[in-house]
Amino acid sequence: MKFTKMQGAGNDYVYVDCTQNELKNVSEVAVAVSDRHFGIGSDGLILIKKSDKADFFMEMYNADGSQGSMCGNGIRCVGKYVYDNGLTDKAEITVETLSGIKTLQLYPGSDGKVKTVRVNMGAPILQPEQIPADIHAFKNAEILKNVDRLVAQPISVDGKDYEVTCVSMGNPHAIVYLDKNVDLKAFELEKIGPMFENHPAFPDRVNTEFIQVCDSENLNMRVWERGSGETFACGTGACASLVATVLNGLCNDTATLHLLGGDLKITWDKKENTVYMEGPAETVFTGEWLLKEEN
Ligand SMILES: N[C@H](CCC[C@H](N)C(=O)O)C(=O)O
Repeated sequence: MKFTKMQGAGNDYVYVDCTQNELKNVSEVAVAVSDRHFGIGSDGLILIKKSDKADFFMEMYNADGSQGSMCGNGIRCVGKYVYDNGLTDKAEITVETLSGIKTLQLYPGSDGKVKTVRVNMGAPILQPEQIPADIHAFKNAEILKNVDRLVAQPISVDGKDYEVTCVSMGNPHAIVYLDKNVDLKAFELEKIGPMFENHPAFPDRVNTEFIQVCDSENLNMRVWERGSGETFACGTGACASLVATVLNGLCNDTATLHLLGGDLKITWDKKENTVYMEGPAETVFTGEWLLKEEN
């Protein structure tokens, strides 16, 4: 199996071109390649496939083999992959995902290879019926007049009360705010992250973003991803966090999210009700993975 290891803001996946060949036992392969000691080392596996509705189809798997429906950093790398490898010569492409078709604007550098990608991530999902059933308390009635819903509810994690704002970008995110005086780098994400991920309030598990508001245009973020643990960045998480923070009245419609692996610029165009994400996409290396013989 020929593969390309790519990363976007440090969120790294193994990419396989499946436009001509089919890959079997994909979940098992995802677990094996993702292992940072016995495998290639990644946050998961992404297959690039043909689509009859869009230019390409993206299929993503977390490091534990579970399938995700959307991946923001991944879709930028898919854009770079198909352009750099000559699968398209268009600078604007559409990519079908399990949560709809996204449009990507590819920006090549002077070497003709894609450097950054801007993605129309679609509308954030705020309706309660589309998020976990038992998180149904709403706050800030003023905001509710202008947008569909803001969902926030205190939940108790590890004996402490937190308030989460839930936004879906085609996959579920719980956004938690931390005080400015918390040392985000020293924050015990490995301990607290799995408790959010597996909290009974989220029967399908959840991606959790821990946000510190620096000012109205800058947010710091660490993320614990469902199925992959801590990652250096999460594109859908950055979009969900921007939307949540706008709804909570704490930042502008455009802000830069500072993540462990780099920055993502996110805009919520409220007129269109569309979220745009812009950020880097890089190739790390290519190689061949020896698939286990099937018995
Ligand atoms: N890292 C990805 C999101 C993966 C989400 C996945 N962990 C899930 O199960 O929803 C991103 O850049 O958007």
